[in-house]
Amino acid sequence: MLADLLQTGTTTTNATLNYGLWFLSLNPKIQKNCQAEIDSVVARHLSPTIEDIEKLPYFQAFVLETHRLANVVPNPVPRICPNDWNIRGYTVPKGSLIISNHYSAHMDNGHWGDPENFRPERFINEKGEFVIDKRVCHFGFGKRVCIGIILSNAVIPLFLATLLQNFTFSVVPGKIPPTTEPEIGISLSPKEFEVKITNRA
Ligand code: HEM
Repeated sequence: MLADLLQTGTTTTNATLNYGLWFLSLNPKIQKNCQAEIDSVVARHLSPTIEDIEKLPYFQAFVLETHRLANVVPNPVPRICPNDWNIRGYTVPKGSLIISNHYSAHMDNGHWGDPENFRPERFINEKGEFVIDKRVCHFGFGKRVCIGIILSNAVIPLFLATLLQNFTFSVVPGKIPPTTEPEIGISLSPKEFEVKITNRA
């Protein structure tokens, strides 16, 4: 049980944090917006808290956009339908193998318009508030939804906000920017890449 938690929790969190740094280094304007927002809420000598994160709509949008485009778990474990099941006029017979497709929900052109672009603004409304779009289903849904949601929703924003408060991430001069091709495994992660880290002090 502990091994399961460690395995599922670390690979996904590690991949998401790596993708976060990857998107930041490729998108300097987005990074600047996040840093400006964090600086306006959190004093430089203090570490960000969960309460602070809730006051950072643009940064929260950046984190959700990271989850969407990272597609760390594109297709979770398949399930078997235990009974005949009727959904919106379709019958799914008992015994059918069901695989939910998070990737297609996250990359649906009809819904997002420009799914391949990294654009946190898609989760900001006209009042400047952060709005969750339930199409982003990186933790799955239903009875077998990820049990690490609360932990991840705390750790990932806190980790990235603390890094952004102190450092700026950029593509290493003279190096080819990191590829968008993921490393394929049980979950997806970016291929190994280098970033230049500059102290903001
Ligand atoms: C960015 C971070 C994470 C992502 C994207 C993620 C995603 C997912 C997804 C998609 C599922 C499958 C849901 C389904 O079958 O429909 C899942 C299940 C699971 N996750 Fe996570 N997860 C993350 C972090 C964590 C953490 C931090 C832990 C543990 C501390 C964890 C523990 C588990 C476990 C034990 C399951 C199996 C639940 C079950 O089958 O009942 N996950 N996760």
